[in-house]
Formats: sequence, C-alpha cells, structure tokens
Amino acid sequence: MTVIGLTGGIASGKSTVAQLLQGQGFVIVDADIAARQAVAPGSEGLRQVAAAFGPDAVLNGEMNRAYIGQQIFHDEDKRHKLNSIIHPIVRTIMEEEKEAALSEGQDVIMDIPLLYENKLEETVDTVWVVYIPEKLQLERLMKRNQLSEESARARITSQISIEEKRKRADIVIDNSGTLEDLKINVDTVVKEYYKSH
Ligand SMILES: CC(C)(COP(=O)(O)OP(=O)(O)OC[C@H]1O[C@@H](n2cnc3c(N)ncnc32)[C@H](O)[C@@H]1O)[C@@H](O)C(=O)NCCC(=O)NCCS
Ligand SMILES: Nc1ncnc2c1ncn2[C@@H]1O[C@H](COP(=O)(O)OP(=O)(O)OP(=O)(O)O)[C@@H](O)[C@H]1O
Repeated sequence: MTVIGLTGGIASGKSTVAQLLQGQGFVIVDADIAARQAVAPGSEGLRQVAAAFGPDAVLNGEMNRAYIGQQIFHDEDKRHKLNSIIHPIVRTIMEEEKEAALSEGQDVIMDIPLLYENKLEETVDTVWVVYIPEKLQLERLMKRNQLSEESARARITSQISIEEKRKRADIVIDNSGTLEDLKINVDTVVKEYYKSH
C-alpha cells in the first residue's frame, strides 16, 4: 500500500484534485478537516487557542476563523504559536485515519498544505504537488476567499513558494488550465501510478 502526500500552494487546487482522486478509489486524509476537528467547540485545542489569542478568538463557542486568520497571516510569531497548538493534534488525527485506511488495504492520499513547511516528506512514500503559477494563485485565492490583494499576498507569502514546491515534487499536477484539463492531468498521473503498483 502507498501513502501519497498531496500538497501545493494555497488555492492551487489540492482539494479539487483530492476530490478527483477520491472518485478513483483513493482514501483522502485531509489536514484542513483535521485542523477544524482540532479546535472543535469544547475541545482542548480551542481552549488553548483562546488562552493564547484572547477572548476575540472564540465566537459563539467556535474558533473565530476570520479573526485568527487576520492575526496569523500577518505575524510570524503568532502563526508559529497557533501552529504549535494545532499541528500536534492534527498529526494525531491524521495518523489514526491513515492507519485505519492502510489496515483495510487501501492507498491513501495525505492532503497536507504545509507538507514541506513542516518537513513531512519522510512520512509519505511520494509527494504530488498541485501547481499553478503564482499570478493565477493570487487570482483564484482572491476570488475564492473574497480577499483584497494585500490579504491574499500575506497568505501566499506565509508558505514556501509554489515554484519551490514544484521543484521539490516527485510528481507535478498542473492546474493552470480548465477543470477539464485538470481531470485529464489527474487521469494521466493515476494511470502512471497504477503501472508501477
Ligand atoms: C488560520 C485559519 C483560522 C484560517 O481559516 P480559514 O477558514 O480562513 O482557512 P482554511 O482553514 O480553509 O485554510 C486555507 C488554507 O490556508 C493555508 N493555511 C492555513 N493555516 C496556515 C498556516 N498556519 N500557515 C500557512 N498557511 C496556512 C493552507 O493552505 C490552507 O489550506 C485556519 O487555516 C487555521 O486554523 N490554521 C491553522 C492550522 C493549519 O495549519 N492548517 C493548515 C493545515 S494543517
Ligand atoms: N482548473 C481550475 N479552473 C478554475 N478554478 C479552479 C480550478 N481548479 C480549482 N479552481 C478553484 O480555485 C480555488 C482553489 O481550489 P481548491 O480549493 O481546490 O484549492 P486548495 O489548494 O485546496 O486550497 P487551500 O490551500 O486553501 O486548501 C477554488 O475556488 C476552486 O474552485
């Protein structure tokens, strides 16, 4: 069984690719979903976030994502603080999900936006990077999250650049075309994958 790390820049299309791969029978373990579970209402994770970021960090019993986002994407120390609370919990959740899938004999896609930032290459068998040029990344991020150019740039520069991730990849999945183009690219990668497995 293989553990594939799926990564890329913010808004490069990882979730879209993960959906396509799920349709092809892969099990998806998603770090963004685990990160939400880590700070679920009433959780120890949320309690720690509130202790670190103050009363504005919680709204109606949930983590105030807009407030935390404003705080951490503009301030490296605060980002490291949040990461140090959430990432260990995320790793535990993802590890359990991965082991459950492997024990059922299924190949797993670990969808991890911060795979390179957190030096997790060694925890997977191969790394697939979803790539788009930075200009397109900025456009898609601004559109999807309704962000100003300045806020979108802050999010992009809080990660290792997409060009650097492309260089480090074992496999690159280009998503600079249409969704139809992306489907074709994903089909090609999956065909190649099955040839060698
Ligand atoms: C900062 C938060 C509240 C913003 O929430 P929001 O709903 O606006 O965004 P969402 O969670 O959908 O994340 C969108 C993307 O932002 C990027 N991102 C999120 N957190 C970080 C971070 N700490 N550093 C760099 N990029 C990040 C990722 O590419 C992610 O896919 C949220 O992302 C969060 O709790 N982040 C900390 C946990 C984390 O690192 N998650 C990423 C995967 S483990
Ligand atoms: N080929 C494409 N053409 C146009 N829009 C696209 C294409 N692929 C993805 N998108 C859109 O771009 C945005 C980003 O895609 P997606 O959410 O899959 O990225 P992501 O890498 O998972 O983002 P994040 O890092 O924030 O989790 C979404 O609004 C999605 O619908």
